[in-house]
Amino acid sequence: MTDALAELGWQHAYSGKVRELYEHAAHPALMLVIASDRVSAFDHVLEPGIPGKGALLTELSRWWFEQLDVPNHLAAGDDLPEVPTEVADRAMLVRRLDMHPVECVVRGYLSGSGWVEYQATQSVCGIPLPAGLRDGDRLPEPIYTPAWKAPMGEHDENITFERSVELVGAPVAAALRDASLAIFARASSLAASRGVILADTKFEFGTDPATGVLTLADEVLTSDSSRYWDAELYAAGGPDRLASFDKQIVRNWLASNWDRTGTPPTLPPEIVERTAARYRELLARLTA
Ligand SMILES: N#Cc1c(N)ncnc1-c1cnn(Cc2cccc(F)c2)c1
Repeated sequence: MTDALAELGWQHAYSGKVRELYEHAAHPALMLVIASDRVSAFDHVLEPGIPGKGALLTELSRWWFEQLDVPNHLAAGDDLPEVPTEVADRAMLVRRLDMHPVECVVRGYLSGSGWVEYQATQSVCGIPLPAGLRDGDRLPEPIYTPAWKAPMGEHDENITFERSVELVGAPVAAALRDASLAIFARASSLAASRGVILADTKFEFGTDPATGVLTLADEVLTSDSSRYWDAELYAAGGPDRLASFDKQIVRNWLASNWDRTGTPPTLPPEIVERTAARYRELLARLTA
């Protein structure tokens, strides 16, 4: 695949856990984001990949970009560089932005790093919360809990809004917060109408150097950048109420087959196929 990319002038620029970023010397204002079939859990990239995952999450990002009435980084126009057919269904051609070093996290429910911070401080990112909340509880209203984009391989660090002002300046910090909360409101409402809870998500924004417009970047509202729960399971309150729509099958299997030391075991074919089916189901339910 990389030969086909190189033959078309694409040069590898950056690797994330499950995605790659490419540049093109003849098109400096464009970049290519390619999603792999790799899946990560417990901070490990697992083997094997999940067939179709990259294409399904790319399709979900594209669909959300269409649903959201905000400027985004998808490239459009005539003189676009060719993308190899081998990766086209899991690739996004995007405009190069001046990226802001803030992960714009919005939480409608208390979970993950928010739950960890809440237990220690009864707050998240400096936002005080009611006492007595449990893991997975819905918050009184969605909260903006930014994180500082840590270098590759390190954990992002939850920061206060005031710290984000120091990082990007007051106007941009406020614009990032307002845009993130507005998009989350729209997306969580749409997901709820499909019986899916959008518990939390992470946006990335940049400023378009050609226009100065704040622009939604990266992937958007995928199950890699968001927590999606099944609304019926959540309402039932059982042990699966916080089951990640797509990764719970993998997490449950690892919990019973790995002691969390060393590298995780290879996923058996049945787990791989059931997980692939869950990615397909999530896309089908959200985009129905
Ligand atoms: N999106 C976007 C983007 C843009 N439109 N303009 C400039 N830079 C970026 C950009 C830089 N790092 N990332 C994260 C990232 C994404 C995908 C794969 C990776 F390996 C890493 C995104």
